[in-house]
Parts: sequence; C-alpha cells; structure tokens
Amino acid sequence: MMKGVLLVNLGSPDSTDPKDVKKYLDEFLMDPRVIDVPKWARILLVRGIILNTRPKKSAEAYSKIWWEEGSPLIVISERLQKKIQKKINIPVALAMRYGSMTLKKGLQELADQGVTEVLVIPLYPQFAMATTETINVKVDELQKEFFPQLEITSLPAFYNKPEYIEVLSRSIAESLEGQDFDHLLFSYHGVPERHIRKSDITRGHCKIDDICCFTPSEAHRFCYRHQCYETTRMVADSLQLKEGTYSTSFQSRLGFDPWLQPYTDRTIERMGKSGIRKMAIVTPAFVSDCLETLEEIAMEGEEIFHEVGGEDFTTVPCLNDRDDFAEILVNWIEKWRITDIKTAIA
Ligand SMILES: C=CC1=C(C)c2cc3[nH]c(cc4nc(cc5[nH]c(cc1n2)c(C)c5CCC(=O)O)C(CCC(=O)O)=C4C)c(C)c3C=C
Ligand SMILES: [Fe+2]
Ligand SMILES: [Fe+2]
Repeated sequence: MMKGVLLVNLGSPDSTDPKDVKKYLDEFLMDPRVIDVPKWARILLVRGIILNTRPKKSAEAYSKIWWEEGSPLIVISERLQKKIQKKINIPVALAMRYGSMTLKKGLQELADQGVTEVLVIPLYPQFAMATTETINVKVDELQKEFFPQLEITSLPAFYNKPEYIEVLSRSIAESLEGQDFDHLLFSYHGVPERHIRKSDITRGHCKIDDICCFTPSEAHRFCYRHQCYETTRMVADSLQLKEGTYSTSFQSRLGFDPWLQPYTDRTIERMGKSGIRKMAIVTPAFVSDCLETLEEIAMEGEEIFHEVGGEDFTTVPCLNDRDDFAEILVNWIEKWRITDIKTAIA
C-alpha cells in the first residue's frame, strides 16, 4: 500500500484568449452542480445566453490580472503543491476541477507512481455543492471508471478548524498591521440560495434567515452559509474585533436567481455612503488569489468604494502559499498517513 495526495482547486482558462475562456466557462457552467437546472434549461441558459457575451467580458478581466507565468490561481496552487511536496515523503499531485489540469491526469500521475491510497484535498475551506461536492462526485466517477485500484478519501471542509482560523487570523493581522480601519468586510463567493436548500440534509433547517445559520444543526455539515458565518465569527473572536466593526457579505453573483445576501458590491457602496472611510476586505472562501479577488475585489471593489467617497481600501491577500498554511496541510496529511482522515482532522 502506498499513499499519495491530490490537491484540487477550481481551475482557470488556458489563456486570456476569449476562445479559451469560452471553452473553460462552458465546462464550468455546464456542471449540473454549478448551474443546477434541468439539462435542457442549462444548455439554453449557458450556451444560448451566457456564453454569447460573458467570454469576451471575462477575457478582458482575466487580462488585467494574468501573470507572465499564467493564471494566478494555477501558479499559486503550483507553488503550494511544491512547498508541500518538499516537506512530505509521499507523492503530492495537483489537479483542477475544470480546464486542462484535469482530475483524471492528477489521479493518473499518482497511480503511475504506485499510489494505491489517495487523500483528495479540495482547496476550499467551506463546503459547497459547486466546489467540494462536484470535486468529490467527479473523483468518485473517475475512480469507478478508470482507477478501481485506488482507495480514495476526501478531506472535509476545514472552515472551523482552530489551526486554519489561527493562520487566517494571523494573515489578516499581518496585512493590516499598523493600519487603522473603520470596517473589516469578510467577502465570500456567493451561491444561489437554492444551493443551500438542496444541501440541507435535514430537509428543512435552512430557511436562509437571521436565525438558522446560528442555531446548531446537523445541516451545518453541508451548509455553505453557516460555514462562512462561522469562519467570520471565529476569526473575529481570535482578532478580538468589536461588534459593528466587521461583517460578512457574498460576491460574484451570476444570473437572475436570488443569491446569498448581502451582496459585496452593494455592501461596499453602502459602507462608503454611510461614512466609512477606511475599509479592509478579506476573502476567506478563496485559498488562492484569483480573478474574483484580484479583479472583482481589489480593482472593482476599490473603484466602487472611491466613487462613493471612501478613502483607503485594503485587500488582504489569500493564504496562497504561506508557510504556515502549507504547514497545516502537511500536518493533516502526515496524520492521515499514519492514522485515518477522521483522526487527522478531528
Ligand atoms: C470559492 C468558492 C467558489 C464558489 C462557491 C463558486 C460558485 C460559483 N461560481 C460561479 C460562476 C463563476 N465563478 C467564476 C470564477 C471563480 N469562482 C471561484 C470559486 C467559487 N465559485 C474562483 C476561485 C474563481 C476564479 C477562477 C480563476 O480562474 O481565477 C467564474 C469565471 C469568471 C467570470 O466569468 O466571472 C464564473 C462564471 C457560479 C455560477 C457558482 C455557483 C453556483
Ligand atoms: Fe465562482
Ligand atoms: Fe442556515
């Protein structure tokens, strides 16, 4: 028996060419766990409407943040993988849910090295149907079809693990050191409200109101909204933030359905209009800086804030390949290597 690790992130287009962006968005948005409507409606919505205009707009946005080495999300994930691999004696591979660095190639890379037991690490602190679940489902399909010899375990969401909260809090404290800010906004990627109801294993707890996510429930194991609020609460506790000086919002809405609220762009605008002059923003749903943090927040968000009179707008970088973040992953992997995943992340 030989163990190995597969780190998994979302993925990016191959380049900023609108053709590559279109190909990537087609795979991403045709995933039934992302646009979760019947197949005919998804084809109509994605291929009939969204892909007519979005690729050009997204390609322009990607061009603003693209690095010489490629997509920031991919480059950063590769740096993290290399850092982890240096500290660990078993193979560590990297794959993306969408795009060219497929899950199949990642599993094959491990299988070729003689690996028989794989720990899949979805690089998402909070569980969502559109992220963690779609990775696990796809890995399961690939295992059944191509890798029957592999025994696969997946790392659960780590949104409330003390070691993760500690590193996230430290990263915020370091990047805001010496700066005073009127408000710290925790902006998470949004999801349609319907996704929260679909993931509710109790079939009724999640009302998406002011109470449900703060009332203990089994549903929270798979409730993205609860997990986001919990990450905020624990970091706020750890940094001893005063009530009223921080809040949670949700960004990157797509389409016409109601998504989790409050929306980040409107929140930034409202804060600027209500007299907040120094605003800091952290994006804990993203482990690696990407289009949604570097463009939507650091560029567009800042522009909105300045337009309504805001002065200082500070974006906290994602955990990326921080040594202390790599260290947590190494520790979980090491514990899994000698015990099992439940004990490792208990
Ligand atoms: C962090 C968790 C994420 C969740 C939850 C999520 C849900 C989700 N996303 C879309 C649509 C798009 N997302 C896009 C980019 C993007 N999304 C995430 C993460 C989550 N998405 C990341 C890390 C990125 C950046 C990728 C990169 O290459 O840098 C995009 C593409 C860009 C754009 O056109 O704006 C789309 C589209 C939906 C519909 C959804 C939930 C249903
Ligand atoms: Fe997204
Ligand atoms: Fe809830």
